[in-house]
Amino acid sequence: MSLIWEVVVVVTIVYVLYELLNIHNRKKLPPGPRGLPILGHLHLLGKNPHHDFQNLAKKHGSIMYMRLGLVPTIVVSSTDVAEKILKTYDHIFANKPHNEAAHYLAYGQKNIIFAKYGPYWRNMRKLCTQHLLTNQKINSFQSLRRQQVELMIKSLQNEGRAAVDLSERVASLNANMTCLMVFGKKYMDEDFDKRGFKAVLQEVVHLAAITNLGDFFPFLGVIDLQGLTRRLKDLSKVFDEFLEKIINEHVESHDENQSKDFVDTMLDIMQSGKMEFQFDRIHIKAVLFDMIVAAIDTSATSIDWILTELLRHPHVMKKLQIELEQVVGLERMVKESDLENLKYLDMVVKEGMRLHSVVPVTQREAMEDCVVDGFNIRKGTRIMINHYAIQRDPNVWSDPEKFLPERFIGSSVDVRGRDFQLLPFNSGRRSCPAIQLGIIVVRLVVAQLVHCFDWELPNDMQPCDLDLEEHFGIVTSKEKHLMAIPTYRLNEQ
Ligand code: HEM
Repeated sequence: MSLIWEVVVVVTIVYVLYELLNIHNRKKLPPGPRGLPILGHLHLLGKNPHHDFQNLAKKHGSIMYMRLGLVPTIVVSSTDVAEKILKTYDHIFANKPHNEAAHYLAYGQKNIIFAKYGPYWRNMRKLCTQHLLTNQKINSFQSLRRQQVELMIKSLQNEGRAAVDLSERVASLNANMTCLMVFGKKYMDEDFDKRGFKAVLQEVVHLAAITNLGDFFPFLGVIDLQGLTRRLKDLSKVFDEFLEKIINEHVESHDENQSKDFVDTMLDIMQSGKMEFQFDRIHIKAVLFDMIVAAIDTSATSIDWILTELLRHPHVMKKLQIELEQVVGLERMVKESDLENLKYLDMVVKEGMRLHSVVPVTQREAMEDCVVDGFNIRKGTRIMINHYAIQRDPNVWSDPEKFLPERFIGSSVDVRGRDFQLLPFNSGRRSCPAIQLGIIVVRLVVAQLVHCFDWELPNDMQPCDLDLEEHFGIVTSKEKHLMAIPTYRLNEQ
């Protein structure tokens, strides 16, 4: 019998046993679409699963049962149910599901993002919030951010009247700011394997985003039908060598008087031996993995979407420029200290993040049986919170598909995790520990680009022609890069 038939027979036997064992558990499940044997509902998901979940929820409800392969899944699409999962029962749903990619790339899910809920995750998260992402530490990198943003503005000024790839510029600015903060230096392509820094990072993001059959049929991970495990193992080796090299460089050039990047800070903690839990090189590397993966794409992609909406809505761009002229003036660039006075900017950023959550679906796993809205959720069930659907829910937002920053006038709704209708950083124990940093970077870069330049679309393109097609991944970015022509607008200094 060929391998493929052996697999089919094994899968069928497991499926039949699974269904028999689960009959009594289905009694009080939430409603959901009809599934297929074995595949469950996997066939209903296309290249943008957040859209598919949204459409299915319109028919089956805001708490919906699906089975993705062998994994029982609850899809949440309303503010009320999201609040129950992320606040009322946060202690039950604080686990992250098994993730094949993170297993190989992040030292057996030893990173914070994918760590199982428990003492290990708690210690690692505390390390992050108490030593790396404190307000004081974030402020200590303020001049670094200013220098890098100024360098980008200068390089755009030198472009003349040419269209620039704004997505690329913002991505590279954010990569530089993150590398300087985390490693103390920018990493160039030649610094990382023969493929180059950017290419390796892109592969990490790409492989982490591919639908891995091992996540839905756990025993298939071992067989590696898609060849992903091999690629993940190869990549993790390259990444590990890179991180080892960085740590070694830091150990060799340790200078007490130099300002401390994240690697220095973690090495100090490791060497002090003062941690109440085991903290060695593996843990440093796992945190570094998170810092790179979580920081580089999220902020840059949020900025990209917001700039796209501004170019699609020239009157909003103009209104923002007027605010910047009034608060900052045309004689100088924006400083971080200006940000709190830019109220319209705050609304523009919130509205951009509402329409384009860069993590449109977040995942949890039930650690115990639980009843939510009268429905049974069994231990081990995967929970998918569809922030995309919630942030466009017509029951909560008027004209939900429109980009209207003014909707936030007189509203206290914020993005920091208190308001369940708007959670670009998620909420609860597993919410983003870097909200403050993320918001500063997004506001600063958007404000600076809008303040320093007038922007025009190339090739007589009309604002309404700018496409909003998405590329779903661990971060959901624009399918096509944003191209625009800058004209410097500040008075010469
Ligand atoms: C605009 C920028 C950012 C956005 C929109 C964002 C969004 C998010 C979201 C939605 C989550 C929760 C994911 C989940 O529930 O599965 C998350 C978690 C996380 N983020 Fe961010 N993030 C941003 C910036 C950053 C930065 C700059 C860092 C680090 C320097 C960071 C580090 C993390 C970490 C470590 C977690 C995992 C938390 C845990 O599981 O306990 N993020 N982020």
